[in-house]
Amino acid sequence: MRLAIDDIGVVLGGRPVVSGVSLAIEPGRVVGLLGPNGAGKSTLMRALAGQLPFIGRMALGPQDLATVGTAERARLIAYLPQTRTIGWRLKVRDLVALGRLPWRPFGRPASAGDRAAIDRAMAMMDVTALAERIATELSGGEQARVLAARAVAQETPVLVADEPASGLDPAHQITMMQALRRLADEGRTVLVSLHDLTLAARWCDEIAMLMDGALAAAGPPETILTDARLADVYGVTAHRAHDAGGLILAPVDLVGRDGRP
Ligand SMILES: Nc1ncnc2c1ncn2[C@@H]1O[C@H](COP(=O)(O)OP(=O)(O)OP(=O)(O)O)[C@@H](O)[C@H]1O
Repeated sequence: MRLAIDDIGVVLGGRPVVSGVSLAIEPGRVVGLLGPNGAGKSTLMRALAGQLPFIGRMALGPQDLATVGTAERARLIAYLPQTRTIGWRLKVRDLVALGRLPWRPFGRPASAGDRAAIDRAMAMMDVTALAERIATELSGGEQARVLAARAVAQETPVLVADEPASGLDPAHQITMMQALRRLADEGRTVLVSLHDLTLAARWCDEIAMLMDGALAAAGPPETILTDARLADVYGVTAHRAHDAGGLILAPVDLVGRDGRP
């Protein structure tokens, strides 16, 4: 489903934290939400997930999200928050199974379809081997993957993931991006915030660059992640290379220290 974010504004603590952001994401696309700390990425995502009041309009296909109730929203949008807190001493499989709750009436046992979705989500996030472990006893990165599996198990048309790769080892960062890519290839709409420029450049179809709560630029990675923009938005210089998989971008210094760019 096409996600249309139109002229969105969010005020927090009396301050406009996001203002005038418009963005459209087509099904099948992975859009990377980038920008410095405090740019408003999480705020925009939380508004999208129905956790913050906003002005403007958000629509999923023909549906205005303002008119969608909590239960229906959970069947449309899965949201993976930046803060990875597991509150309950549940087994990993039982925690991932919570992702199926929007789809089944309270108290009804998991169906074969639910179990297949749970198995698939755990495999995609490489947590199958952890299924019987207590989730709160896992490492930080393992817990992050379990929470991501819960969001994937929700099988919503839209996935909103706030820094899902942070804290993951290199292999699991790639696993995570492959999973997002696969979900998009299946027709889902994916919005993912990232700080890793190479992951963003290689795995996202488009980059939306936020700065001070506003959209500074949006478009294909190659046109957005220019030296000038990285200097302007992040204040960094970056080493740039290409291979068959696309662009490789490694931040190397703060702008000015070596006289570049
Ligand atoms: N409850 C709040 N009250 C007031 N200001 C807030 C509140 N929550 C967040 N902010 C401010 O909103 C701005 C945007 O925060 P947000 O978490 O959306 O940034 P971000 O782009 O996700 O950053 P990061 O990369 O660090 O995760 C920040 O300046 C932050 O201080």
